[in-house]
Amino acid sequence: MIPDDAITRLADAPRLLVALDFDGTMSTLIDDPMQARMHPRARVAFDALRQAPGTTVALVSGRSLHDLRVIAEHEDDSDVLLAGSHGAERWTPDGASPEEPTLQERTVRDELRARAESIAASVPGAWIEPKTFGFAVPTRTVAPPLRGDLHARIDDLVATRAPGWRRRTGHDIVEYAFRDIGKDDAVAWLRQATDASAVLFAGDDITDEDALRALGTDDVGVRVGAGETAADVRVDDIPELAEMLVRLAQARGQARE
Ligand SMILES: O=P(O)(O)OC[C@H]1O[C@H](O[C@H]2O[C@H](CO)[C@@H](O)[C@H](O)[C@H]2O)[C@H](O)[C@@H](O)[C@@H]1O
Repeated sequence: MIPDDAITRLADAPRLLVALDFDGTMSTLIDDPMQARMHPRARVAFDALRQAPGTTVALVSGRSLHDLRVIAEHEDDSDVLLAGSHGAERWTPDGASPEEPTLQERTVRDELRARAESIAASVPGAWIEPKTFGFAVPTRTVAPPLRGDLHARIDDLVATRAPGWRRRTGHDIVEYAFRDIGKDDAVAWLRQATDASAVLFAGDDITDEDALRALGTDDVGVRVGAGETAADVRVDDIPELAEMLVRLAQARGQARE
């Protein structure tokens, strides 16, 4: 159910930020992360919001900024703001502001990643996804009975060699990172950068809950799919979210006629 009062409230905001998670929110989850692209209906809604008056659209993702730009087909002249690596890497039309890992951080990251890769090599279907500030262990291609042991071995590796790294879980994935920044930080930055008077944030996974919990009374949080959530609106799937976003784009146009 898509509540009309949420649409009306956001339609009247002087400056609206629409901040959207990517995987599972704008794009269907698939086995090969770099093949992910926006769902066609999500793309229509996304483009409609970009045209809506007084509205800024942003993507907020756990992906590295580089990978996010590839899968979102984000061009250099885009008006869409990006927060990659949960907000540690940022892009605005004025330029990117990637926070580079230090030489020491890169050395530790590369050593742990190589060790994780040799563990993954012994498990059919397992692989390690490189990330700017660490790495992830996706398991969609690993048989369920093998996943527990794989995660336990890599948990042990990280706990021993880099106990300060942050561990996050998501849909069929565990991520380890040496930057402790969350999507709440990303949305706070975007809110300030766009001087937004209201925010719509939509996401489907545990890391999105950081942003959803941090929203204010003038904002609207949307959870896509099942799971415990701090969002005030839940939609079943990406097409239902897309329908809501199209209605919002239309309502913002009408509010300014
Ligand atoms: O914050 P997000 O944009 O939702 O990114 C979270 C993770 O997304 C990707 O993994 C998820 O999507 C994959 C492709 O559909 C899927 O194979 C995987 O099971 C999902 O967890 C990405 O690969 C991760 O790096 C992101 O952290």
